[in-house]
Amino acid sequence: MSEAVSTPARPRALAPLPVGTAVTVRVPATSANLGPGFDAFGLALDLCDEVRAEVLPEGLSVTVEGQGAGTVPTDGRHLVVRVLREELAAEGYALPGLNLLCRNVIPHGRGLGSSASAIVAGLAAARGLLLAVGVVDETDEQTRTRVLVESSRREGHPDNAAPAVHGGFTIAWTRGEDPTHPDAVKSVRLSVHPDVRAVVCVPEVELATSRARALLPAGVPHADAALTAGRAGLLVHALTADPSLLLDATEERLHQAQRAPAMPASARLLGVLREQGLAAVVSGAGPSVLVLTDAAGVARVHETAAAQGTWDVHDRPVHPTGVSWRVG
Ligand SMILES: Nc1ncnc2c1ncn2[C@@H]1O[C@H](COP(=O)(O)OP(=O)(O)O)[C@@H](O)[C@H]1O
Ligand SMILES: N[C@@H](CCOP(=O)(O)O)C(=O)O
Repeated sequence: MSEAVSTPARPRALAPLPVGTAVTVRVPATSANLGPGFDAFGLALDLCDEVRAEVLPEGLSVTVEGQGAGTVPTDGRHLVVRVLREELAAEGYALPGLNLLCRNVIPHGRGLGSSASAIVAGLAAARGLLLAVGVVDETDEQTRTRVLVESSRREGHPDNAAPAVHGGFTIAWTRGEDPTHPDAVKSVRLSVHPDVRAVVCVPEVELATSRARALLPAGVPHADAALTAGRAGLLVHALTADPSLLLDATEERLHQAQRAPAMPASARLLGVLREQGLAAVVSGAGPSVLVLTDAAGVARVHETAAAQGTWDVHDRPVHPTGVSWRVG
C-alpha cells in the first residue's frame, strides 16, 4: 500500500478589507467570581472602554488614551490589534493598514477584567468590520456567541467574558473538550435585584491575573468545596431576589484566603468591610475589592476605604447589555 504524499499547506492569501471601513466598539468592565462563583459568576459594570478601528491603505497607528497610556505597546503587540488581526485572518481577511484609537477607563491588572474587555473589543471590532463590508452574515446573537467562545478560550476562563459580552449578572460554564467548538461556552444572564449597588475599591497597585492564578492550590478539602458550592447557590438567590442574604452568600473557601499574601491591603480592607456586615469580596483575581450593598451601604464603603489607605472608589450601576458595536 502506497502512502499518500502530502504537500505542505500553502498559507492562505488573505483578502484586504476595503480602506475607510470603520467600527466603534464599547465594552464594559467586569467583576468576576463575586466570592463563591469562582471562574463562573461575573457582573458587568458601567465603566466602559471605547475602541475605534478604521482600515487604512497601509501602516499601523495605535493611540491609547486613559488607562494603559504609556504602558501598553502601541505596535503590533497591542492586545486589541493582535486579536483583531487574528479574528479577521480566521475568516480570510486582513487589514492593509489600521488606525486604532483606544479610550480606556478600565484600570489594568486590578481585577476588573481589562484583558477580557480588550479581547472582547478586538473580536467585536473584527466581526463589526466583516459585517460592515457584508462578508459575513450573522445575527447579533451569533456574533455574541462567537465572541464569547473565542474570548473565553483566549482568557482560559469564561467568567469575565460572559458579562462583557452579555451584560448583567452572568453564570458561565464550559462544555466538551474542544474550546473552539461553537457550543464550548454557555452563559445565562440573570436580573440583579434593583436594590443592589456594586461598589469597587481600586488600589494603586496591580496584580497580574496569571500571578494570582499561580497561587491557587491544586486541590481543596471537600468541606471547603461543599461550603462554597452551597454559598454559590445562595448567592444567585441573594443577588436576584433577597439582598439581605448577601453577606452569608459571599463567603467562600476556594481562592481569596489563598491569594491574600499577594494583596495584603485588599485582604485587610475586605476583613474590615465584612466585620461591618458589608458583603465584600475580592474582585476577580484582585487586588480590587467589590462590595455588593444597598444605597445606605455605599457611603459606608466610601468612609471605610478612606480610613484604610488610598483606594479609588467607583460606585457604578450594573451594565445591562454588554459589548456594543456600530459602523463608523
Ligand atoms: N485595553 C487594553 N489594551 C491593551 N492591553 C490591555 C488592555 N487591557 C488589558 N491589557 C493587557 O492585559 C493586562 C492586564 O490583564 P490581567 O492581568 O488579566 O488583569 P485584569 O484583566 O484583571 O485587568 C495589562 O497589563 C495589559 O497587558
Ligand atoms: N476567575 C478568575 C477571574 C479573573 O478576573 P480578572 O479581572 O482578575 O482578570 C480568577 O479569579 O482568576
